[in-house]
Amino acid sequence: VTLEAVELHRIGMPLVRPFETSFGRQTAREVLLVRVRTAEGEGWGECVAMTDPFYSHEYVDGCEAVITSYLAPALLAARTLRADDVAGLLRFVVGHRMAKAALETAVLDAQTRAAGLSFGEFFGAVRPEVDCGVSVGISPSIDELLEEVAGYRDAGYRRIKLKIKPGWDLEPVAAVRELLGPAALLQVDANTAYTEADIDHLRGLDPFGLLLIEQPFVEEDIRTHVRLARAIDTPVCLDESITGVDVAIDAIERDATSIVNIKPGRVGGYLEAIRIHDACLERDVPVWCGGMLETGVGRAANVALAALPGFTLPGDTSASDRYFAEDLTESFVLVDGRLAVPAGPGSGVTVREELLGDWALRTPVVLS
Ligand SMILES: CSCC[C@@H](NC(=O)CCC(=O)O)C(=O)O
Ligand SMILES: [Mg+2]
Repeated sequence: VTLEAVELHRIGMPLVRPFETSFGRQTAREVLLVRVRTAEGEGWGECVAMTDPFYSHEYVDGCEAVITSYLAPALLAARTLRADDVAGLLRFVVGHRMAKAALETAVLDAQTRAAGLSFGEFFGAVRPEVDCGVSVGISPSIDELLEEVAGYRDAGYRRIKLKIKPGWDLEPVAAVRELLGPAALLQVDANTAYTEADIDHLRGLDPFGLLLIEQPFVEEDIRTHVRLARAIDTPVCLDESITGVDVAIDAIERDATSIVNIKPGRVGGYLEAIRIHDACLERDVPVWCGGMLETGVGRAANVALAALPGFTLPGDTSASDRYFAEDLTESFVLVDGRLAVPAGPGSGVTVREELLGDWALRTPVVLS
């Protein structure tokens, strides 16, 4: 495509209920969206960074700064480019994968729309819909947790994921396992809240037949995940640690992870996400698509990615109404615990421009 301008939009969307993790509690989602205007048409990319640098070192203001000062100028200088040129053009900036992913995705959206190709076709989707799981936050009480989980079970979600942290782990897991019965797919996510001293305690999860325990230790600590994997029966799954395909292969070969959570924004974009998928498929390592409370823009791309053959576990690709009363695009509605892969060109969804205005937290930044 031939780039003419890069627009940055900042919107705020209230959450239908608070979402609490081991690193904090949020009641709204602040979103940085990138629109590229090209000679061939426009494309959108959603930056998955959160308002605060608590899940990752990246955060919304930081992403906007690095896109404005370094990344967008580099792409505008290149002018004519394809999505698979973006990583190379941006390599002079170290890190900032979420910011880079938003730009690469916007270029990919414009490119595939112009080619009349859907993301599913471009990525190599092998199924028309994907099995969906749901992420459940830390609750004020076990009763409130069970009420929320029962609602998702009744909605048809095919897998429940519980956020855990020291002091909120064995008891909620036991209660939810009791509620759902022994056959239900159930997993936990610690978001790096534990340390090596907790390994014996985490063995207490083994009786509950969990699919996996996600990222109990900090991003850089592969060694302790290896020690945990040897000490417990529950499979270990990495999220924050997996920043690219080389790290994924290293973690797999060192037995730090036997299942991988792929989040396109965390790894620098959908092209790297596909490389991780391919590397995991070669090594018989199941993958699933993680979530970052995306609007329909990011959700559409995630659902297309989750339709690749190696995505054999339900992902955090929930319906729009899991987080939002109204979505920025067409709504994603759960049918029999599944979401349909959008079939239209590009991401296959359309940003509702009137909502961009209504929900704007800033006037858009236009770089050209
Ligand atoms: C604010 S929590 C964002 C990161 C978290 N994401 C989820 O729990 C799923 C969120 C979603 O359903 O999009 C994770 O560590 O996997
Ligand atoms: Mg996680």
